[in-house]
Amino acid sequence: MSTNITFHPGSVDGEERIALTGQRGVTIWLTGLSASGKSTIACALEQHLLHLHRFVYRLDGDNIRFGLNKDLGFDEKSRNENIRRISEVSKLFTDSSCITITAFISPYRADRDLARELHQKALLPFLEVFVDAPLAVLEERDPKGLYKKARAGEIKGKPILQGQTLIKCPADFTGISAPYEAPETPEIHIKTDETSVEGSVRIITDYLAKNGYVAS
Ligand SMILES: Nc1ncnc2c1ncn2[C@@H]1O[C@H](COP(=O)(O)OS(=O)(=O)O)[C@@H](OP(=O)(O)O)[C@H]1O
Ligand SMILES: Nc1ncnc2c1ncn2[C@@H]1O[C@H](COP(=O)(O)OP(=O)(O)O)[C@@H](O)[C@H]1O
Repeated sequence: MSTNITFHPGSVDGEERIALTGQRGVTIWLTGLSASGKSTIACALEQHLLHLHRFVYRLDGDNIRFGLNKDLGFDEKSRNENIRRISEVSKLFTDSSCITITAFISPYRADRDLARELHQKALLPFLEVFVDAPLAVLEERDPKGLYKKARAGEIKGKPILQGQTLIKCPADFTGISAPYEAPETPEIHIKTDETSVEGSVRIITDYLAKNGYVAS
């Protein structure tokens, strides 16, 4: 929408920033169904890397929806916009040399591809991590009782109105009544029904070390 705007480059380029800050930024994009373990792994990974004195920050779907994205719901367009904003925010964090861990369901492949593309265009590393477990396991975990609510029809989608009349209010809980498009070629695929939290942190940090992002 903005016109008459001009991009203003900084006086320090990407490589010089990395040399000066002593750290290369990377976005670690966790995607998966609710209760798959995104937040748990993100917290443990953040703690592990902070204790190694790395500059790290975590962006978590639930938390961001209390602030920056409090105007968004869970219909498809809102989820698209949610992920678009977080793609931009994570790009900025990573550009600042931060190890940026995002934990969003991010159910649509096209949205995650857009996040990757934004980073690639800015020459910033982006790692997609599929946090995966069978739906039956997730429903068993159900740490927030959301699957139970969804099965009971207590989670409603965006109301569709015709004038003042409610036409329908579709349920839209991911994995039950809203889609999740699993990653086809993620950099990392973790099956959390087979891997402990510590094991997941190790898998990610090994990948970071092998690819020259951080020392293990
Ligand atoms: N309808 C519906 N569908 C999915 N999730 C729901 C819904 N309503 C509320 N919640 C809670 O919101 C968290 C997901 O937010 P995200 O921003 O990650 O979602 S998305 O990427 O835009 O799809 C999600 O967090 P996680 O369980 O950590 O994934 C839920 O706590
Ligand atoms: N191997 C595992 N990895 C991650 N979480 C696990 C694992 N095993 C059990 N859990 C539990 O599953 C739940 C995952 O919830 P959460 O991390 O909030 O997932 P998400 O952010 O994907 O919704 C937590 O209660 C966590 O303790």
